[in-house]
Amino acid sequence: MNHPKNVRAALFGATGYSGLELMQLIKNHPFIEITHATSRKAAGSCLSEVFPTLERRRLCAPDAVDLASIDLAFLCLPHGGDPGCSMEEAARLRAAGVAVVDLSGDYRLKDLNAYMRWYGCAHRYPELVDSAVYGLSEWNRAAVAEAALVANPGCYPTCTALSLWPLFGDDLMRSGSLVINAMSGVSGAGRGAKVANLYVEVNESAKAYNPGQKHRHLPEIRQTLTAMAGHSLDQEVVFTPHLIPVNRGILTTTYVPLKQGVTFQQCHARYRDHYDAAPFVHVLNDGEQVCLRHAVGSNHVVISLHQADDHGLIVCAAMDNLIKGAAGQALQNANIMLGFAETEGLL
Ligand SMILES: NC(=O)C1=CN([C@@H]2O[C@H](COP(=O)(O)OP(=O)(O)OC[C@H]3O[C@@H](n4cnc5c(N)ncnc54)[C@H](OP(=O)(O)O)[C@@H]3O)[C@@H](O)[C@H]2O)C=CC1
Ligand SMILES: CC(=O)N[C@@H](CCC(=O)OP(=O)(O)O)C(=O)O
Repeated sequence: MNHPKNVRAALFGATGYSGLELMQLIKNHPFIEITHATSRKAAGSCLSEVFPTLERRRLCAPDAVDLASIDLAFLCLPHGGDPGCSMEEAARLRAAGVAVVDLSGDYRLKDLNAYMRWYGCAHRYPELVDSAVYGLSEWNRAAVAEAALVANPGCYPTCTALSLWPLFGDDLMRSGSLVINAMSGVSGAGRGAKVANLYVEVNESAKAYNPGQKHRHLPEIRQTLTAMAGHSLDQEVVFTPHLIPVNRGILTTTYVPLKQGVTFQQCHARYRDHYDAAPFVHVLNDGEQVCLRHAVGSNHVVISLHQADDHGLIVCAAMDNLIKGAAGQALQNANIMLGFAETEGLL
């Protein structure tokens, strides 16, 4: 999709964490203008009434967006089949010919039975799911450039998949378990606070949740790693997210079983080569350890590698869940769809 350099875009869900982040990023974008920003609850109010330091832009109801006047829509909405959620809104927008970047999980899983199992409802638009392009920008750039509907990846799957992708090229892994432990800041759960995400519950504490095989990002991680491998996975995936008392940021630590004779230096060189030209993925030097602070506030993923034992590697990766894990990658994908520099508005 190639456009003249003034793109009119609507942002659905402007009062949520990822919507707010995207509004801020696009303010610095030279060629994309947000002409409509939606909220159901705050329609008619100004954004500055919801977030006092923001502009006095008026929010509108989702059905008040003039679809004929926009080229692109960002959906920063909840997933699921309820009216106003991403599944329906994406279908309505595509029927009107509007290109869509959906930040929810509604168009990520190609297996509709898996969608039903993990998201708790039947998908009503199988043909749209079929045509949706999974927007892990670095990995799927060519397909994103041709897409009319991009399914922006989940935050944990983005960090996990980018931190493991280089290992698939050279057949470095042996069969066994990929053990992924992840930590997330509380903004990952969105603005609709559940009791478990209240300050008093989270502060000065940390906990694992949905451990092992129970988180809905597991099928998405498996789907992406399988596609990266080009065949069914030789490894089991064990995924345990943890909630930690920070506002934002994701840190994943993955144990990778290596084939006999594969050395740490070989893996490190492989990662360095693989991400040499990637503007948003960085591989630290041997001996350096990544931390959240390296990536939070940016669209970057920062990776450090560590020898686990004679048979395994530990891959650590840090990222901002609201930027590379949501709004930043959405803008990166929009740039690719529109033929702009991938980094526009993101550096
Ligand atoms: N937070 C994160 O780190 C990440 C989030 N995502 C995904 O991005 C999407 C948005 O997440 P996030 O910004 O955290 O969510 P929030 O809960 O912070 O915001 C959701 C937004 O959607 C609107 N909304 C809520 N419920 C409905 C509904 N039933 N119908 C229509 N609009 C609704 C809300 O405003 P109003 O109710 O006024 O309309 C609000 O603007 C979700 O699908 C999430 O899973 C993806 C990766 C990371
Ligand atoms: C800390 C926290 O609660 N994180 C969320 C991350 C979900 C997310 O934002 O991803 P989707 O886009 O796939 O919904 C969770 O574990 O459900």
